[in-house]
Amino acid sequence: MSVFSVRNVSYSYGSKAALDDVTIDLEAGRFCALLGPNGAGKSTLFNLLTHLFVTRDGTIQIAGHDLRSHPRRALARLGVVFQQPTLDLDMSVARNLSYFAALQGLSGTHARARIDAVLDRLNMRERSGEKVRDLNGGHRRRMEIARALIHEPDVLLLDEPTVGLDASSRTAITDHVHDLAETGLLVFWATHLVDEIRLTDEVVVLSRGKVLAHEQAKNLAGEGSLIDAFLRLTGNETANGPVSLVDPDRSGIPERGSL
Ligand SMILES: Nc1ncnc2c1ncn2[C@@H]1O[C@H](COP(=O)(O)OP(=O)(O)OP(=O)(O)O)[C@@H](O)[C@H]1O
Repeated sequence: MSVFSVRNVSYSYGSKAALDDVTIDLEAGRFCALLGPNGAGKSTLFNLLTHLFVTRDGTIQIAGHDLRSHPRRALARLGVVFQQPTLDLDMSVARNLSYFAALQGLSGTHARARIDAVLDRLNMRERSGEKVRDLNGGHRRRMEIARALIHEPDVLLLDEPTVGLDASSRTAITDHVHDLAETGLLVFWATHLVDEIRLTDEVVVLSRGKVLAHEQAKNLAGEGSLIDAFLRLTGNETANGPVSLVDPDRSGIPERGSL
């Protein structure tokens, strides 16, 4: 059964269509990359999923809860890592997490147990007393992920979570989040960087507001590379930034430099 279901969703900014009849169903324990060039509609979709935007065209369900009719129940099953930082730089790691735990209705022993659990999961336990300001970019991102997991969601959304990170931090974050999917969480990861995707991941290719493909990366790549498949599908639209820079044995994608 789908833990995440987007059915026939459309959204327009005035006369400008940003999403056109988008349907995506995803099951628990998967890592699904939402891959699209700039302007594809990724942010619009995330704004709808997090209920910042509302549409009457189509339905969205999170863990079986309809987002329009039962937003609190649906959003309680969702963890979100936004592109923009959401942490208080002058508070410690632990204080930031306590604050977000309280916002989620957790307190006392339960909150402390959840904070320890999420810090352990992200290998951040020994940094719990440090101010966020003193953490490097990669550790701040891990903290954002820990924060999003505090209430044990079923679905973790990440909006281009590696923007601005160096190569080794990017690899560490993508590895951590792939590990999370193996524990039963559904991960939905928006990116325009093909090298963040493994051949065993699911991929949704979004372009100009439409879903052009939804299948396992291995099938999408076929005999060639994922980049070529992506460019073919999107009509040679270019994705920004470096692609395919990780170990080709891990991603199965040949090194191509920047598009
Ligand atoms: N506030 C707005 N008013 C009008 N058009 C908008 C607005 N926000 C986005 N759009 C348009 O909607 C389409 C989808 O934009 P969106 O930001 O969702 O894409 P994206 O895939 O997130 O791109 P990026 O990776 O550049 O953030 C684009 O054509 C964009 O120009």
